Amino acid sequence: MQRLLGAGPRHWEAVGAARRSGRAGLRLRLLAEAGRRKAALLWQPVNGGGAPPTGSDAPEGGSGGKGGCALGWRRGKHVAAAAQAGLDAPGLLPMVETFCARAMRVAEADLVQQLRSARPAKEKRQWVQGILETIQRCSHVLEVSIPVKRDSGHWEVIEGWRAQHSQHLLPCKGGVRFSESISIDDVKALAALMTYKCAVVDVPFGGAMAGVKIDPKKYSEGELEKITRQFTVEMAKKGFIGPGTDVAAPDINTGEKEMSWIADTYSRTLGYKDINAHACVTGKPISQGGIHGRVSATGRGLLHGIENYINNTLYMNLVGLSPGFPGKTFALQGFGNTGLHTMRYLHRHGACCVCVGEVDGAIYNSSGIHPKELQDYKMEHGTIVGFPKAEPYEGSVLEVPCDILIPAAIEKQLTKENAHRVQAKVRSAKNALPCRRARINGSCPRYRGAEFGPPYINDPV
Ligand SMILES: NC(=O)C1=CN([C@@H]2O[C@H](COP(=O)(O)OP(=O)(O)OC[C@H]3O[C@@H](n4cnc5c(N)ncnc54)[C@H](O)[C@@H]3O)[C@@H](O)[C@H]2O)C=CC1
Ligand SMILES: O=C(O)CCC(=O)C(=O)O
Repeated sequence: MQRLLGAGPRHWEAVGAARRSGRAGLRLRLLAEAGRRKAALLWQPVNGGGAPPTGSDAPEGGSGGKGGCALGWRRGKHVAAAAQAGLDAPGLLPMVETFCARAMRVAEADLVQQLRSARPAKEKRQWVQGILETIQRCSHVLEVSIPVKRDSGHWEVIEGWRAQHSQHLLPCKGGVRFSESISIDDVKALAALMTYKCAVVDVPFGGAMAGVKIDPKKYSEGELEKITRQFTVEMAKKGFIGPGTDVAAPDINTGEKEMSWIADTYSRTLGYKDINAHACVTGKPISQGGIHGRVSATGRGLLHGIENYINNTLYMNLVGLSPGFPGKTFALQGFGNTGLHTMRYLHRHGACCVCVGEVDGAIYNSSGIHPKELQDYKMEHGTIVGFPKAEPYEGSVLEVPCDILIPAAIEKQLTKENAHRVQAKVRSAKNALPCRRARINGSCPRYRGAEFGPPYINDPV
């Protein structure tokens, strides 16, 4: 486990070494504090959102000043780097790092002040900076190549990763995503976000994430089982899964079935002597020790996240809406596990879903789309396209006129190119970091509504 040790009075380094509980405890508090401040930043109604302190506003002697930063972060650095590489936006990891560094920059001076220690101010600052530096990095990343014999007889080698961003509290916690577009950097970024999400709500876990680079639609169930089980064995061999160390969960393209394969594999191998072996995953079927309500928990989390704002008269006045769900319209991007259950909960509370967008098309009905009817249709046809009680919608679901927008698919959907076209007054996302570059330089001036409910607040962890 990574511990923080003082390397002499002048600086701090992150090294694997013996535990110093006082400092580990401090790191945890700082982590939580940094996370809360980051949340506070993101929670500002974006129209009134302030830019991060720069130059003379930056904490004295801290990480500010002329765009310079003790944490090695420069405002706009990643945007420039992406542009240089010919990309229209930075990747998820640089974005997460940028947001994180920005939050830390804002928090640093206060954290130094709060540090109860008789040490000289300079030393305290170095201590805080060292801890913040540590928080930014992923502690451990496992990269595996999984050879799989396809049903056709040919062999394929599949890439997979598990990142443990922080082990300041164990177990680490985070999902397993199957996606053709996932990369090691995405996995690291999502693991970091898991740490922050847990810290913000004081859930005692470190953050983790796994990605397997496949499009599951191109594999048979037998092939997927082989891949999942083999990936689990590789994680088990290296300490990247276990009830007390690292607990996996569903994410995009994974669910109860994959979790039960993982739990079963773990309990038959490394965990065979452990009565709690099945606790190496959450989100498993009830018959395997899962809990009631987990499947819909992500959607429920979103509901409660939105509730905090939609029922608040002050916030609703700010965006020109009346408080309460009844009569509100919403649009949903992504009709998977999260999208479906969010839609169900909001519908039950009296809101009306007017548009649903998926990878293969969107549908619209100004009088409302019923979640159960759409779920049944998707079960039968494997798509929402062609749903008879709605019209096909050619535009972007993110830009549909409505009161609440719910991006519940993948990251980086709201960008500086489309933010100004978003018509919803309230946006509450489940996907981690749904915004792309639009907000990377501060608030999102082009988005006219209010940005409520950062994803981690809505999480069911
Ligand atoms: N399942 C869970 O327990 C949790 C999920 N999340 C997050 O919620 C989000 C959704 O995850 P799940 O619902 O679990 O995945 P899922 O795989 O059940 O559903 C995702 C849906 O989004 C659709 N989709 C993907 N890209 C899209 C695009 N560009 N436009 C429109 N639709 C698109 C997919 O076709 C799929 O139907 C992810 O960002 C995930 O990280 C977060 C915490 C827990
Ligand atoms: O429940 C978990 O551990 C994973 C949750 C998750 O995937 C997320 O918050 O993005």
